[in-house]
Amino acid sequence: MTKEAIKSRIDLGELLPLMEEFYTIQGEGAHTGKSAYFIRIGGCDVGCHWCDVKESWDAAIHPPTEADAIVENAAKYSDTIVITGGEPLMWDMEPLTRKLKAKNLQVHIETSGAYPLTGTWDWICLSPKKRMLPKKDVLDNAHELKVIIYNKHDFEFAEEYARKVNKDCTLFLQPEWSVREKMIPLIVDYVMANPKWKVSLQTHKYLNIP
Ligand SMILES: C[S@@+](CC[C@H](N)C(=O)[O-])C[C@H]1O[C@@H](n2cnc3c(N)ncnc32)[C@H](O)[C@@H]1O
Ligand SMILES: Nc1nc2[nH]cc(C(=O)O)c2c(=O)[nH]1
Ligand code: SF4
Ligand SMILES: [Mg+2]
Repeated sequence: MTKEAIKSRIDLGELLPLMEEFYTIQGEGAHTGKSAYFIRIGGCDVGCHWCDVKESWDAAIHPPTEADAIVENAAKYSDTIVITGGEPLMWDMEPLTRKLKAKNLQVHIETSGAYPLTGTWDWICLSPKKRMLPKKDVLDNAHELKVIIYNKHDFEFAEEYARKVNKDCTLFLQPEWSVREKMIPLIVDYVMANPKWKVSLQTHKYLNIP
């Protein structure tokens, strides 16, 4: 394929910059504890300084991979597929999710919501970021809001986005990993005082799994 052909097939979502795939346990949010196959798509320009997967940011270092091939492989592992990144909504998710749904798989996304919503999803986890705010489409369709708590101001940001998501959206506060010892007590107090929120932890890091 020529460079131009690759670029136009990436634009169509037929090829995606695949960083890694792994079968593990969903560590975070509403589906914590459920086995799932993770597909990590490269590329993100949101720039969270505490991002735990900065190797994902440069899409150019991740090989353009056929959506068909990603789906054929993923279907061998699990009925639940989590698409993450990087920021998966930088790419057209329609072909990948249509092919996953054709195999009767449950298809989940982890997203900052900073790009327009594409694809068909059974579960949308929105983790909004101050540096690039989420789009209305994602706010309207998110099943869970998962706000990362790095400092005290993040509680205000969380409340602002709790007002913006749809009324059925489950609300989670998750400590930023490097400051978890400082923030967990604040999150615990906050959730007891404001019971519409739930605690989410990155349980896979405690379990020493991917
Ligand atoms: C690596 S991101 C990829 C998906 C998408 N870009 C996003 O931010 O939602 C996956 C999840 O990990 C969270 N996350 C990333 N770094 C983290 C950290 N250091 N501590 C806690 N959560 C983190 C993100 O907020 C997001 O919910
Ligand atoms: N086990 C596990 N659960 C996760 N939930 C969201 C993750 C992500 O990086 O998107 C993640 C991850 O990287 N591993
Ligand atoms: S939006 Fe997600 S992948 Fe991008 S920098 Fe932030 S946490 Fe990392
Ligand atoms: Mg992760």
